Amino acid sequence: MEGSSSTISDSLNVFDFVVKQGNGIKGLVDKGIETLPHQYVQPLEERFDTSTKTTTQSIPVIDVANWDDPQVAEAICEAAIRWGFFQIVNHGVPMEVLDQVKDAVHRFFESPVEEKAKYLRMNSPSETVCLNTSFNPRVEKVMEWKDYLTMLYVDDDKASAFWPPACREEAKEYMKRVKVVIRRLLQVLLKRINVKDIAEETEEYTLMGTIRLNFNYYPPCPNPEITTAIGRHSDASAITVLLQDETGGLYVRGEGDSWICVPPIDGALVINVGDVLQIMSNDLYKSIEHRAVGNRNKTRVSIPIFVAPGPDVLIGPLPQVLETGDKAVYKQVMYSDYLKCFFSKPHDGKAAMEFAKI
Ligand SMILES: O=C(O)CCC(=O)C(=O)O
Ligand SMILES: [Fe+2]
Repeated sequence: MEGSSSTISDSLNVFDFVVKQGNGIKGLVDKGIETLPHQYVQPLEERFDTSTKTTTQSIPVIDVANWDDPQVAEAICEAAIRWGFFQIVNHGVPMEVLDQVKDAVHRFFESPVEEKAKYLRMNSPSETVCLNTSFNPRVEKVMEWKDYLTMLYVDDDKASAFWPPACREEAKEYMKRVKVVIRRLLQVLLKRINVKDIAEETEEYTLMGTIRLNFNYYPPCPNPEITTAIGRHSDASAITVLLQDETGGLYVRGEGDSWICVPPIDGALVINVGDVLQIMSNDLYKSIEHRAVGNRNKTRVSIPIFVAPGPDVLIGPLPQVLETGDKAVYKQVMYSDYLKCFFSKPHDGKAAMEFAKI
């Protein structure tokens, strides 16, 4: 500890230290900070009291050991329609691969600052890899208690060339294994809306043209009840596959202003529908708001893979969905424009979807 916490945050320009110099929240915590800097204090209406706002409901846990079983497909589609979120077990990604990629997140973030600084936007060897903090600090009034490394997956060669050595082999292996699961999930979800085959090149680009792997690192937080680890948002993806560690902290919106805990299950993957699949299915599948709270005592890591269209894909309700005569709720928008809108504001629930509404 270097003196009292108020001295530390008063004497530091927190924004410069955390964002511009790239020390992240990890850097603040390593300095022994004990109270939350004002930059992280959420307004009253955004604070999340887990003791009063949560329900006893839970999202489905689906055993996918037999993908070809029609009941498995039915359970997946029903969960995507009703909850927008579910967990899968027996998905085929080996436990060692899951454990190793979680360890790799710690290894990267716990490596020397000079090593990590190589991946700050101004230094990164490739614009596909970037070390960041909060969500988008340059547009946020209040920052989120999170550091993250984002890695666009183009192919194995680019991953080998640009991803950080501290984590790249584990990240590549995890990506390889999860891609099989992603294809399965999309096949099942698309079949229900009469899209027969995503193996075809163009349709693969339509839904899997951008695959992004994030390493979320949430250091211990002095006052988790007045800040947020990640604010209310839905994902700008088609689907997201999330691996979380054993700490817990993820909540999904239930009815009204209630929130449902997504408990960590060893070996499970959390799957959620993103905005793109809600748009393409014309509101059949739901991209549900979610948020994460920090932990006072320990670091939490989570690893989302965002599966999304290629940047120049036009997203809108699919013709197969409108064949039934339903009226389109969304117009066609270019995916890169959707993303621009998503990243131009702080996390704000489902506000970005207004951009695509008719
Ligand atoms: O950390 C979590 O549990 C959620 C992360 C998340 O929602 C995201 O990165 O979009
Ligand atoms: Fe998310």
